[in-house]
Amino acid sequence: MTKFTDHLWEQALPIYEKIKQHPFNQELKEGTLPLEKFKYYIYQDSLYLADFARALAMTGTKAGNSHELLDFLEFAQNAILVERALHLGYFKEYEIEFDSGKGLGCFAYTNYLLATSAFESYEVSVAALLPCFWIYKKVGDYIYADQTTPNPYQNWINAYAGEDFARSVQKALDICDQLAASASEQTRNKMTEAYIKATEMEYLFWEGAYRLAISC
Ligand SMILES: Cc1ncc(CN)c(N)n1
Repeated sequence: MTKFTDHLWEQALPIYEKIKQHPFNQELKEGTLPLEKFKYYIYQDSLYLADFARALAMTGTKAGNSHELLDFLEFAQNAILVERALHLGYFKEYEIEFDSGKGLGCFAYTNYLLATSAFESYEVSVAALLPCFWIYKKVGDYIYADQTTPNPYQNWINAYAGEDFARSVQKALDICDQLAASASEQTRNKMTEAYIKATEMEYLFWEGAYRLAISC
């Protein structure tokens, strides 16, 4: 039987293809991404992860059982302890010292996730958060499989193509499928909309980093 997440994947596939082909990810794969762009991305991502963790924890409070509450609290903890540890290594190694605050791509995405987790149902919040897991896993695997080595961005690639991250992604997918199985058609439509919107925001985040900020 086709899973709900298969349907989500199909719906947002054209955006994923654009994400894969985006010069940020192509150059990261080749190891030719200018360091300044990677540094700016890492700075923006550190701001993103702080709010992503809040959105995860807030979504967890809506879970219908304590297993899923714990899953979301663990996701939030990983965003802060594991993903930000990766960032802190880069902050030190590359002496990242931006203080410009969130660019528009990061601002729009974090505000979308925070607003959704605050005001939407558990089902819709989970669908909105799913691309943060799944798209990164797919991009990580894609780059890992075809990367130029040695690659200066190897730690980043290994983190998102790694098994620990894969386990979290699978958990998030399973929760989303379970919720969709007992949701109304109207809720499933809202879940699809949220998943597509968040995938678009993933694209914009890379675009903003590559352009060193989208501004007016
Ligand atoms: C923008 C963004 N989206 C997703 C991830 C992976 N949690 C991330 N680090 N940054």
